[in-house]
Amino acid sequence: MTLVVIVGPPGSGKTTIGRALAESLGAPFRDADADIADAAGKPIPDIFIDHGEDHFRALEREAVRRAVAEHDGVLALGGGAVLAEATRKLLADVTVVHLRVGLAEAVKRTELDRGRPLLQVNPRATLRRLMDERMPLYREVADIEIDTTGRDVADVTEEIRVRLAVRIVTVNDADTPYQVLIGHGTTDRLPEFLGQASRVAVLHTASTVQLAERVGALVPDGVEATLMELPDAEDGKTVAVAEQVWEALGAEGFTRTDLVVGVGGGAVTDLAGFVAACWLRGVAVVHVPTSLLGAVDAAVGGKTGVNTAAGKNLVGAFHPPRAVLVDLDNFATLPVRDLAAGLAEVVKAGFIADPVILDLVEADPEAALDAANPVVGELVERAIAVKAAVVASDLKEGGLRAILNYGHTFAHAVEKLEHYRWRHGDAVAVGMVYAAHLSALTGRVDLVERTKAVLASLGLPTTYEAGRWDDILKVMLIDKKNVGATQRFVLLDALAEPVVVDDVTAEQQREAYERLTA
Ligand SMILES: NC(=O)c1ccc[n+]([C@@H]2O[C@H](COP(=O)([O-])OP(=O)(O)OC[C@H]3O[C@@H](n4cnc5c(N)ncnc54)[C@H](O)[C@@H]3O)[C@@H](O)[C@H]2O)c1
Ligand SMILES: O=C(O)C(=O)C[C@@H](O)[C@H](O)[C@H](O)COP(=O)(O)O
Repeated sequence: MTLVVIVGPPGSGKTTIGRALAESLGAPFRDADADIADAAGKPIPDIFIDHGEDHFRALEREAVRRAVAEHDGVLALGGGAVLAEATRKLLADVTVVHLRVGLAEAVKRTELDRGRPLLQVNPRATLRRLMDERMPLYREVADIEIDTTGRDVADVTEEIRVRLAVRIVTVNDADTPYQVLIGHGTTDRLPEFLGQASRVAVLHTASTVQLAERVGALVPDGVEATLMELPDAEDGKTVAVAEQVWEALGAEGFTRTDLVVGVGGGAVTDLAGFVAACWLRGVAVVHVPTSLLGAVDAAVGGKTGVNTAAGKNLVGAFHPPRAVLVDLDNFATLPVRDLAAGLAEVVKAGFIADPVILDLVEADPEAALDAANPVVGELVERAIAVKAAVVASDLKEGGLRAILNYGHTFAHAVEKLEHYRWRHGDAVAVGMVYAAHLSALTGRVDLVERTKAVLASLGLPTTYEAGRWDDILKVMLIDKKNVGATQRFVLLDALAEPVVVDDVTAEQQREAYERLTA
């Protein structure tokens, strides 16, 4: 257990909810106000009467300092503790939950409590003033904000538990390592990653506009958020769209310290990353992936780019994000076909590095296709861990990173031939079956049936149209992994043992295609 600090105005339920949270986490509870009263040997109203508020605040600063240093569990602070700058600084490195409450309910909850010295006279007006004054300070220190109005203790406690369960994968692939936060409600963590931005451009599509509006509302006063809607899916991944966004950034006076935020699937985060990589030769980008595929793959690792007439992702830049906020709640509206497409990249991570992923999907494919099922969180975390480990050692694809392209040589050809109307994950599924055939045909491992079975269990395609070999080969000949005229393929020597090979013959390539179409 690590320390969780609860802050909020009078009547927000800090002590009651703090106690319930501690109990549900099996952790000790501590109340800074109780510490102060114990140390002074008198109740808090008496400290106010005998010595005044300034004296109380000095005792409070010391009590909070001591509790933060000593306590391992849940700690509730008095409503005014955040007034002290020293306390706010102390809380910067601690998980802080801010409990909000509406004014009317706060008045009702506090009216019978005589232990609140500041609320003895005209409690409604006083509460309103305290709430207005302190709200920015609560927000400054909080990692999680929860509205308690009209809710019971059990309900609020459960939400805090879920939102505390954020898993963090650190990606060491840039000059500045960055974090991928995975959990429920991680979108709300955006304010931690604004840096010195005074302008934030929130790029999204029609499917993610509501979330983009929420993201825009998260920025504090003094920071201006502008929403920019992109065409959906691959239609948004073009130089023309990137240029429109650059024009808009120019019109907004977007400077080097400002921030681009990509709120959407992989197409949005690829475009947002590319726009950010080029604007003023590089401004920060934070990704809020809303598709499973975006979360486990596109948003992590720093590859950004657009499609051109020459092919898929052939123009782009390596531009690692400042942070990635994977909010599992954001998948709730994702159509199941898109969830399945994301699972194709998860399954890829299983074949190249983490076979537990395959075991989990094979054990219960329906659970994997249910965004609300906890197994999705585990699959997401495992797939991201695979990607993070690979890109940490080879950001610019000098060697090892090519393994993340397993199945993609054929997949990118399919996407181009299908004019980008296929889902990327569907193409990757077919591409993995092709790669499995090639692995078997070149005397390596034969995982063809397992590959087909696990993909089919998720409703993903495992075959492709016959009679298109010449077109496919033409596209595969300009794959990014090729070295001059030498084609390179990612194959498997064994499960979780990927290898990059450059001696696959033309006959083997064609035969794998014939088997795929059979
Ligand atoms: N940069 C990388 O390393 C990397 C890795 C993998 C994939 N990619 C790229 O990512 C793209 C594929 O990503 P994708 O599968 O997310 O496709 P996508 O971005 O096109 O999203 C798929 C569909 O889901 C919709 N959508 C997204 N989130 C939604 C939500 N929460 N609710 C409802 N609808 C939602 C989108 O509007 C779209 O119609 C491809 O362009 C691929 O090349 C990049
Ligand atoms: O991050 C990588 O590296 C990958 O290869 C991940 C792929 O799953 C992803 O589809 C990526 O967009 C492909 O990159 P590309 O360089 O082949 O366009």
